[in-house]
Amino acid sequence: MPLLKKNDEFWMRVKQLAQKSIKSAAYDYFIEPAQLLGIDDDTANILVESSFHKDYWRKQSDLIMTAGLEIFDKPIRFSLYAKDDISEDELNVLTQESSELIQELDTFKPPVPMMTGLNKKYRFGNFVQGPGNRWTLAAAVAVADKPGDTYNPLFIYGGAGLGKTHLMHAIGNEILNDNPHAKVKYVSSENFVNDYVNATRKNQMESFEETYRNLDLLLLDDVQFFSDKEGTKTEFFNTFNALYEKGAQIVLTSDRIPQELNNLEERLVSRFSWGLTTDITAPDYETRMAILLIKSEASQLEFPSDTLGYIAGQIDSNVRELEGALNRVEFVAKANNVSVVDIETASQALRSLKSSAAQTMSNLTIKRIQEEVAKFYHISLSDLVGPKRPKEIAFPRQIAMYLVRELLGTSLPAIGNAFGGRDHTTVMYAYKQISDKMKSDSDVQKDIDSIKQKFQ
Ligand SMILES: Nc1ncnc2c1ncn2[C@@H]1O[C@H](COP(=O)(O)OP(=O)(O)OP(=O)(O)O)[C@@H](O)[C@H]1O
Repeated sequence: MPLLKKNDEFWMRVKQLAQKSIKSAAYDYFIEPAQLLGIDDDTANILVESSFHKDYWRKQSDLIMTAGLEIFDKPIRFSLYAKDDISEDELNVLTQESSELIQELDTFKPPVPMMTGLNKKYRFGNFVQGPGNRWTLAAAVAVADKPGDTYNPLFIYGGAGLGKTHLMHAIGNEILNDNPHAKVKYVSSENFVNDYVNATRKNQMESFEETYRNLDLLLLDDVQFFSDKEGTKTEFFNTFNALYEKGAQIVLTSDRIPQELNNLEERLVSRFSWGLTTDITAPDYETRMAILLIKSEASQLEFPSDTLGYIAGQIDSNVRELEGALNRVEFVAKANNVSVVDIETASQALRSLKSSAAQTMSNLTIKRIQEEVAKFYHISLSDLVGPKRPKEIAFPRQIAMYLVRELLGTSLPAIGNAFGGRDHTTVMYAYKQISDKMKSDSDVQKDIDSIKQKFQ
């Protein structure tokens, strides 16, 4: 059997073994999204979602060993690479090495997969239903079942961290599951705009249109951040019409109802209401408990239900924050060598989170944050709050806005005022940009940590 097929067989076997031995929530979260980059010198190179996933995978050597012995008749070692700490160059080298290996050993070439932008970990199966999301979940499942038919477009709105993006990806994953040839693309509004701007700059509008107008499913996230430049708005309008007319499914998300999207033209906004507009609200206590139960199953620690109940009682409005609280508790428990996490440990972990925030808050002002950020990036305070927009200034400005929001909890309009009278949507955009970058770019995380240290 050619080696490529054996690699596939090996990877399938790893997953089969995992499915038997690991609970389904942990399987969906840790195992399913991982990718085998290739097998080089008896070592399987595996790409996982984050360093956190790496910790989990490290304990799965039995799976790799058993599958290696079964398929290759020899033990296979493994190296783990996390998406959040591997550079694009390293990934290219690893992928290239694997593809060189493939070319050497096998003439079969897999089709180049379309860049769907989907994250496989977001599925309907690991989305917890509750009163705040029941109807939206039902609509999303209906759309995935009959794309382009039932609700088109589907417009999902709601507050931060409530699962809008999760459901979007789940629709895409489900449709691809049913039809692997479906042309699916998930894109943030910002990236849609970037793609368009790059295409016009490089004279590649044909290929841009080819990509976007031939889709079967377009998932466009955070339309409130859509640029209000005429060219991009018109392009979006035309893309929307082209897709709608050919019966392709469109799903959009936003933090507000379509009628409040002042950045978009009315003719486009009115099209959004041709389909279904549906909201997600904050999860109730039972839903938060169920979410914590699923997420904690992926941990090696034991979380009794009264501990989960305690955490669910502390964070009530944002699932992302709920996950963050659970991670924090897990971190503190591990640091204290605790294996069964009791309420005392959880409250210690969350108390220190709150008290350090309170401590910081009592000494800190917006001005102080602005000064430290300006100093850190070697720019002047007046540039930081002024109108200039080059990247060397705009990026520190976004960092400063993020820190003010994060550390002082100042309202968006008040932050806008403190940064030269900017609109609250600019602040919201900056906050989102930096939160996203922190997940994907460890340099941004390091910058933030270094600046925060100045306040301690
Ligand atoms: N009902 C749920 N069940 C399981 N996980 C959930 C649920 N709701 C949210 N989450 C998780 O919470 C995190 C944040 O969700 P998501 O990114 O989808 O939020 P969002 O509404 O798109 O937020 P934003 O508007 O800030 O982008 C994700 O890890 C997601 O998996």
